[in-house]
Amino acid sequence: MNRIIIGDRIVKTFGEGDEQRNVLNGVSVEINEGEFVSVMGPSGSGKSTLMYALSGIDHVDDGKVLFNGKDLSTVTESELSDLRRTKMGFVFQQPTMLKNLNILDNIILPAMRSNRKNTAKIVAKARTLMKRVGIAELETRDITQVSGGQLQRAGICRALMSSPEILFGDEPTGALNSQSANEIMDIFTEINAEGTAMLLVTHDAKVAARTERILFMRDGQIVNELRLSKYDGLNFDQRIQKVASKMLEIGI
Ligand SMILES: Nc1ncnc2c1ncn2[C@@H]1O[C@H](COP(=O)(O)OP(=O)(O)OP(=O)(O)O)[C@@H](O)[C@H]1O
Repeated sequence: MNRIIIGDRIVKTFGEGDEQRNVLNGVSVEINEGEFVSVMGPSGSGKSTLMYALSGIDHVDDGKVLFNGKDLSTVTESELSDLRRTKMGFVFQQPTMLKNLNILDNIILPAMRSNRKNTAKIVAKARTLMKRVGIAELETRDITQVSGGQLQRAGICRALMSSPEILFGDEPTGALNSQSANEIMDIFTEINAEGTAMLLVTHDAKVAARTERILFMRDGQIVNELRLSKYDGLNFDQRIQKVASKMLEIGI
């Protein structure tokens, strides 16, 4: 199976002098094409920092990150931003959208910035995605006139406009009620089933239980990993139980 991302002994340090500390302590991790992976761990254990390092948002201080075989430390800023724009999608806890644009315009904005000539195609793609995630009727709404779950769906559409190879989610369901969170996870599961790899940072065992590999972090290291194959025949409650017992076992 092809690796999309290889993180090799990544070290990330913040602060200076006496205040300096390693937030990532030589983390090695591989993400395969089409894999559905989550990262769990206590607050401050380095989950988001790892996600930013693997996606090239942040530079690493030691070790390296390869994306499709390319060492991210050797590419220029503009190549890096092209890579992020075309191969990666990002969904955050609260989607950042522009207040003066409606939902559709917010979704198409990044695609329009890089390809103004294809407006009709871009709008058609956005509409297909909006229909798919259940917000087709909201395209002319202001971003303040939709619910948190609907706004997150719009954020997902925006992230999928470039048909990324991997979607990164930093607590993508963290601000949602459990029903909306479930619906967003249904959408992620479908997108993943169609081949997009997924790396989600989460505190929620129910979210992690939907993924197929869970990385557990503590103090800037991956201290354990749990595989939940769909072929194990476990039902959802049993999957959650497995995640919860693992958390208990490693004390996080
Ligand atoms: N830009 C930064 N400058 C200084 N310290 C930082 C910076 N970003 C993160 N940190 C510190 O690095 C540590 C790990 O942060 P990170 O956000 O990766 O943790 P996390 O596991 O995602 O936590 P949470 O679950 O609370 O979001 C924390 O102690 C945080 O304060």
